[in-house]
Amino acid sequence: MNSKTELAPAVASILEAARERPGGDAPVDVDARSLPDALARAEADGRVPIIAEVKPTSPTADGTRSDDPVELARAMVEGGAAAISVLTEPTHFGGSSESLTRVREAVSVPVLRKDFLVREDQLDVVEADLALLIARFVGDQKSNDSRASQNTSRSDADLEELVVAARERGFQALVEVHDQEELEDALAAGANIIGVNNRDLAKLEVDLETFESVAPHVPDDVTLIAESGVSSPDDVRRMREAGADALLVGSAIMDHGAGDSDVTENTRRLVTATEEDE
Ligand SMILES: O=P(O)(O)OC[C@@H](O)[C@@H](O)c1c[nH]c2ccccc12
Repeated sequence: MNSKTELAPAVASILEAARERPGGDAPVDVDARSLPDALARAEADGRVPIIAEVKPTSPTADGTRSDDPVELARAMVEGGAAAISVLTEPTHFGGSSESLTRVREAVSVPVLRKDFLVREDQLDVVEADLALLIARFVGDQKSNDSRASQNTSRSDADLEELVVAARERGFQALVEVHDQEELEDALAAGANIIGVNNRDLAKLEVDLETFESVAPHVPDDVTLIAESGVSSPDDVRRMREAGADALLVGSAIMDHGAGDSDVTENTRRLVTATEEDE
């Protein structure tokens, strides 16, 4: 773990569950749809590049949406989403690998697998165009984890190993960071698509200043994504001004509290938040 601060109990339990989850039997071989190309297509048509997230629930959501993930993803694409993110974490986010496979068959935009991956074989559970790797959850755990030292075949990989393993399988790797130290780790691991998570995994609180403070340190050739806490067109403009090439948005589009909220409209509202509207 890179950071000195403790994780929120919900996050510690997510991570514990993730480490117990099995991997796949053999390496997958993905023919990935390019995220940078999809973002460029959105820009070319005047759409703000939004990666809309199918997230049935989360530890911070007000409720659960049980709509068909395929219908949700189609509605997001209809609203102009440049790409889709699908949670595959089952115990805390209501996700599944099957949902991701079905969504990827149903839409033509790139699909991100949103999960808490700590070992290489966990990449082999399901094909996706991108795999999320969270810098904070991978790294120097081998040295301080007794389970890992007892059974080296199941020990956690470090970030660079996972980035390489993801690319070998054809995935694009989206490396998530929360501060400048993690950004340095992501760059050292060779990441070229980086997400800055505005949600602090220690406190589960969101602060859009997180993106604003990390973004200036990101090299220009990196595809930079602002993640979490974007709920209004103003938030979209704020993140774009701070340098976001794309925004990853879940809760504001899923609108968990209002079960039948219109996902297409929720997406369109953010996709059309261009600077000229101000
Ligand atoms: O619902 P929000 O605040 O729009 O956030 C979406 C996404 O950034 C968030 O779901 C997320 C960011 N990193 C994660 C890692 C695991 C699970 C979920 C996440």
